[in-house]
Amino acid sequence: MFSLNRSAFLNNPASISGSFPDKHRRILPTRVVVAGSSNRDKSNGSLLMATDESTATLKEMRDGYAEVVDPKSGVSGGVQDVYGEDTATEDQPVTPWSVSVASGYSLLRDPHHNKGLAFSEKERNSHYLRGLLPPTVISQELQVKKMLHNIRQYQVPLQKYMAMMDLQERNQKLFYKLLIDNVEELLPIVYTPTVGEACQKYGSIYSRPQGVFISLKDKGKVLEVLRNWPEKNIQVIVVTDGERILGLGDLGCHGMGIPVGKLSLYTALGGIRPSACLPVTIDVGTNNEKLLDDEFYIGLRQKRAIGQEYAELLHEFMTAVKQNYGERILIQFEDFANHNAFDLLEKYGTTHLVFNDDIQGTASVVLAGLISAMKFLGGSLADQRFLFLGAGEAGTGIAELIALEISKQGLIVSSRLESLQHFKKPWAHEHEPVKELVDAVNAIKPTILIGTSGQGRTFTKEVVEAMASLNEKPIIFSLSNPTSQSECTAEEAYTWSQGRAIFASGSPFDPFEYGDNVFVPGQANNAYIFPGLGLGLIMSGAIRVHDDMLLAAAEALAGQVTQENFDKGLLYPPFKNIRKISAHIAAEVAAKAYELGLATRLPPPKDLVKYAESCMYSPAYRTYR
Ligand SMILES: NC(=O)C1=CN([C@@H]2O[C@H](COP(=O)(O)OP(=O)(O)OC[C@H]3O[C@@H](n4cnc5c(N)ncnc54)[C@H](OP(=O)(O)O)[C@@H]3O)[C@@H](O)[C@H]2O)C=CC1
Ligand SMILES: CC(=O)C(=O)O
Ligand SMILES: [Mg+2]
Repeated sequence: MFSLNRSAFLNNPASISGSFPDKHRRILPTRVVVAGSSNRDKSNGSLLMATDESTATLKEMRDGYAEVVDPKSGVSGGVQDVYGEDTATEDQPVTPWSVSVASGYSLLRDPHHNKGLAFSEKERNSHYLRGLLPPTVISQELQVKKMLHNIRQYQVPLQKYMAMMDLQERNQKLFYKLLIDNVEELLPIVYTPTVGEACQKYGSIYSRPQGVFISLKDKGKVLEVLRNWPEKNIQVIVVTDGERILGLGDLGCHGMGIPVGKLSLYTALGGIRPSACLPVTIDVGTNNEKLLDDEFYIGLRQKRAIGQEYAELLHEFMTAVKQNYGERILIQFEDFANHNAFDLLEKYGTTHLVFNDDIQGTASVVLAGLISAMKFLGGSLADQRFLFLGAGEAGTGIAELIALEISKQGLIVSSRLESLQHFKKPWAHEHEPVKELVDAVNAIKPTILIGTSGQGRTFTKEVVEAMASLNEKPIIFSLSNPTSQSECTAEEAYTWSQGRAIFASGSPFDPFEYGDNVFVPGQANNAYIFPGLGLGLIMSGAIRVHDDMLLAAAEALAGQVTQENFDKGLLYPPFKNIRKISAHIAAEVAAKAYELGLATRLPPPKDLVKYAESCMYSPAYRTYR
């Protein structure tokens, strides 16, 4: 296998246009066309490559495979393997390109191409692997079985997490195959709740860079920092500043576990290529005294920068991202504290392709659950009464999207109006102040109770019983993460409502047996939405995120819920079908982008679901000839 040495290109892009030597004809396109300076930033080394037939254009040449792109529309036709027999040899530098061959020991150390014991006899011969591997050749399926067996041996979830991270850094395809094939078992490991503990201990378990850290020390050099990341063709960035990590508070630089986890899901659940995903943590300090005193803390040891200093670093980052990766780079804001989250979204929502997962992704997933609840229970959203515990990003984001759907108002007491943060004000209501949640439930008589407070066990027995006395089928969402912060457990919801609650939670709970029934609690987590939303945005070349896309994503998700799911107590389809679900979400989001004139990849593909599926990354090994 090979990678193109881009130094010549970087030095003098205009000079590079010519043919590869004959011996590479089978493995490389014959004509190299440097992307026009008008539509590509030369400095990141991006290039277009035309195939022999000139019917399609190979772009984003990287480590042995390339994306096939229709030259007229710019629409991607998926990733194509460009390995060939000739790559098996140690090539000499070729002018103007040089081809370096990853083989032998370095091939086994390269997580993108390593196949471990799955290298065939032929590959072992041609890639200098003889003696570096024991004689047995096994299939990827057997490797998955073995890894799963090993992971199941660990009793402690954090150990399972570390084993997964280790695998990701050793053999990327095996990591994704394992995760995709066993998503229900492993999601709680690479994602909530275990990722929360991993962030709390990130300094201790940190071994290798999984993303880019941008700290106050990098002010003025953010673009350079981004260029240090080895992958150039980034399509999605998940960025945090670590100030509100799940419901665990300010974890500073240790928040990196969150973008890493979210992007693993972009690939496993939404099919975005791993090399197109970039986790970023912006380190402006932390106000977490415990971390500042922790000898294993890996971030800046200072209080958080605020005001202009904060805004300037963020602005430099946002500008550099667009400069480096172009107009259509998707940026997902994740786990920022609410005093920055809403402002950042407002500031960059009109200039960048951005969304805030906690505000918008969560809103979309909850709306989907409510739409499916209405579908199976009867009634309309407009007839419901909603009570939220927690009027922050998730709570007000959900309220806003529901309101968009039904044009209804929220439930904050307006006597506090003066002192309220701006994002809470639209939801202020005329009402006597109430101290206890149970009193609010009895006074407001909600049909739907939504917990987004980040405070564990706040839906007490009294609260759930009050909901159950008011409603035949009380709908209760305990959205706060991780499990320790969930407003109530599945067991509590079902027991205290005598098996009548329709319950969903942000972090997973096991099925619960109550009386003659086994209830399977749904997981109301934005992980259902952002991978499909992101795929839809990317495949349509969207330039902005629009609220209608979030509504479309919610409808698409709700459309995947069956009567059979609901009969088990589920408001969401099982995660095991998530790639199919994501394809449907992506298709609806892309359709909306085309409808709104926000899509740039034209003309639109005829069958958007099929197209979404065809764009998805496959974790199956390639044959290296
Ligand atoms: N399931 C999912 O997909 C998602 C779950 N979440 C989870 O939701 C939780 C909240 O996240 P987010 O909204 O972003 O965080 P925010 O900090 O923006 O919001 C939390 C809100 O809860 C309020 N609050 C805290 N304690 C109480 C209490 N005892 N009674 C009433 N209100 C209270 C806070 O009030 P004040 O403003 O006064 O501090 C704040 O407004 C987290 O645990 C997070 O993990 C978030 C996103 C997605
Ligand atoms: C799920 C998620 O985004 C959160 O808890 O913050
Ligand atoms: Mg989040």
